[in-house]
Parts: sequence; structure tokens; C-alpha cells
Amino acid sequence: MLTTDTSREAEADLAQAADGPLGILLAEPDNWALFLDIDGTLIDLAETPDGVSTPPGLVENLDRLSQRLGGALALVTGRNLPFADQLFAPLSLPIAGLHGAERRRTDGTLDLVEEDDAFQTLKRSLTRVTVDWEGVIIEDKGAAVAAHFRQAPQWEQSLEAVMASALEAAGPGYTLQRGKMVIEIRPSRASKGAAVRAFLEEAPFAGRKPITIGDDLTDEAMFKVANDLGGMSIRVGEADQTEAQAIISSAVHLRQILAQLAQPS
Ligand SMILES: O=P(O)(O)OC[C@H]1O[C@H](O[C@H]2O[C@H](CO)[C@@H](O)[C@H](O)[C@H]2O)[C@H](O)[C@@H](O)[C@@H]1O
Repeated sequence: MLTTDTSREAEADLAQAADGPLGILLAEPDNWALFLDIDGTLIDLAETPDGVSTPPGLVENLDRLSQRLGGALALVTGRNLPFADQLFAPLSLPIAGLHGAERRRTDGTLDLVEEDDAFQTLKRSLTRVTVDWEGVIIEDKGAAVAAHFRQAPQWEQSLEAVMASALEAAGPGYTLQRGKMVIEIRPSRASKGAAVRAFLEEAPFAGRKPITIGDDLTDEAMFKVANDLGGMSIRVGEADQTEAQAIISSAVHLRQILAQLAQPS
């Protein structure tokens, strides 16, 4: 029995989802493809990049939902592929990592980005410069790097300056990506929107309309693609500005909706 305020919000979300955005997944499972962000969308945010965990039941529900959609469910994340994979093991879904720069297709083939020596040097130098900035975390993601200040907001401006000059050193193959309490340098060759478009050219995604769900700035690129292609875009949590057509109030509510959608019919 749901009795708390939070639970009432969840009930409202569930009713809305069944009637609207996500209810159509059940009604027309062959017509839709689902693209899901990870941090802040499928899993709750944590104080540190490594401090996240996968809530009980999520992996099983994603597996069931993927089967229901004929495999047309992909993760689209800023994480690198190995980190994302260990979060959802033993499930191995089609996935785009590093904000769209890397991809594993449904057939298992990989499209990865090689990091060069200069980028490795740049990451080492970022770590060295910030070593005494208490609370700042430099997350090495291979061909991308994130500077986190969730535990040290006083360092935000200094990090902006350091990341801006690191970006200049990295060269035109890289771009700056802002996110929740984080500044990243990522390969510029693809965005999450481009990754969604690439999946939609391949089986089993081809011929379906995209539903994209995310919570952060990087997800706006896939919202735009979904809108342009006659699909649906859903933002988790409120935002001052978003291209998303609908809002789901939190990751916990989204998980409840996904659990409902994954129920055997
Ligand atoms: O595209 P996503 O799957 O949402 O990944 C975006 C970034 O998520 C992670 O950072 C965010 O989550 C951390 C853990 O909850 C949190 O501490 C941090 O403040 C958030 O920005 C991840 O560490 C990044 O690499 C991802 O790009």
C-alpha cells in the first residue's frame, strides 16, 4: 500500500506513464525503441563516480523489457563501456559510451576510440594540478576525462579554467561537456544524439521510433533527435531549459515505471 507523499508522486507518475509516454511501449512494442541514460536516470546519483550502485531488480527488469521490445533497448551514457557493463552484469545490452563516442552494437561489434599518448599525458597533468584540491575527483575514462566537484563546489571556477586550457591542449578532436557537478573533456566525434541515430540504422532498432530518457545536459542531444524523428523525449527531474516533451520526477519513479512495463502481460 502506497501512503507517503513520495509514493503518491510515484503513483501519479505511474498513471501518467501508463496513459501517456511509456504506456505506448506496451501497446505497440514493435514500433518503439528505448534509449536510456544511466547516471541520474536509471540509477541514483552518488557523491562520487564510483559510489553508485544498481538497485535490486533493475537488471532483471531491463532484461525483460528489452526482450519485450525485440531487443530494441540501448543504454546511452557518459560512462565508458567497461564501467557501465559491470553495473548491469550479467546483462550485456547494446550501448553507447563516452557520450556517444563509443558503441557496442546488438551483434556485439565494437566501435571504440583510441586514446593517444598526448591525451594520457593531459590526464596525468590534470591529476597532478588538482592533487591538493580537496574533494575534486579526476575520473579517467580512457578517451575522455571528467573533473568532478560535487564534494568541492568551491573549486568549480578553478576547474573551469584548468579544463578550458586542457581542452585547448587536447585539440580539435575533443570537446567540453558540462554535466551535474562535473566538467568533462570528451571526443567530439559523436554526441548521444548521433549515437541514437546510428542505432536506428541497425536491426533491431531500424524502422522504430525512439523514446529517449535522460536527466542531464548531454541527454539534450538525444531528446532533439527523438523530437525530430517523431519519437518521444523524457527528462528525469525538473530542468530550467530542456527539449524534452515530458518529465518524470526522479530515477526512483522511472524505475517503478520500468518495473511495471516489464511485468509479464
Ligand atoms: O550519461 P550518464 O550515464 O548520465 O553519465 C554522466 C556522467 O555520470 C557520472 O557523473 C555523475 O554521476 C556521479 C555518480 O552519481 C556523480 O557523483 C556526479 O556528480 C555526476 O556528474 C560519471 O561519473 C561521468 O563519467 C558521466 O559522464
